[in-house]
Amino acid sequence: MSTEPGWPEGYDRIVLRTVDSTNAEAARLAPELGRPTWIMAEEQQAGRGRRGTVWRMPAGNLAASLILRPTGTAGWAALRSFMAANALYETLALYVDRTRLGLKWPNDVLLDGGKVAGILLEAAGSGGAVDWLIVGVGVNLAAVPDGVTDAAFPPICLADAGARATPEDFLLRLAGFYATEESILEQLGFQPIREKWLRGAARLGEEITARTPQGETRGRFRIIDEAGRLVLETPQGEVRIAAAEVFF
Ligand SMILES: O=C(O)CCCC[C@@H]1SC[C@@H]2NC(=O)N[C@@H]21
Repeated sequence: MSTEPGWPEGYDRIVLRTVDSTNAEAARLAPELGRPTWIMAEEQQAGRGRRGTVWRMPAGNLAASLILRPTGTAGWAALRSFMAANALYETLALYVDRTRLGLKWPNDVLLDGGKVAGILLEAAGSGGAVDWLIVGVGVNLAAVPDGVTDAAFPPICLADAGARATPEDFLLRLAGFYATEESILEQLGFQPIREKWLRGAARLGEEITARTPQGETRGRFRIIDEAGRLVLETPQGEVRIAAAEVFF
């Protein structure tokens, strides 16, 4: 049990020197854990990104995964990506002015228009129920990873934006903000979380493009709905999108 001042009550923490992927380690440990647990590693050798990509982590960046046993449906569990994004936004706002931050649907955090943090949700369960959920977060704190060629949202790190944070300090604050999001979901549901996410959203009300394997949809980013879907106003009418890559 972690007793560090500021660490949220009811959450445990494991700090590893090195690991393949904190998400993979979280999946291995999940069956044994009785409480929500953050797993952080100083070095991650085979970090996983969304859509099967590799997540590179130079020394001094944060790699951490939270293991949860959420109640409810898989769709309800998946709302944690917005909660993690909100918690990342609040944590980053302790270091840089929040006007420099933006949330990109569904779960990237931008700083000065570049990607500073990513979220990878992985779950296991059967019959529509979720046994455990892993919320993996990677934050470029100290350095920009090599070899990332995302021209639309090039990686950026907090240090290059003029702010310093150690992974330990950042996680302490992130875990606190995340625990607050869980309390809000439990007591008030998704609505306040959605409103908060929308306050930080990049390009709300503007034209954006959502790319899926079926093609591209361009429209005005109106809102995210009660299930976290992206709502675009297009010349053909309103379109709700459950999964896509977004471009500005
Ligand atoms: O592609 C993305 O944007 C998501 C990146 C998520 C990376 C983090 S680092 C900690 C955790 N462990 C992993 O293997 N991936 C996530």
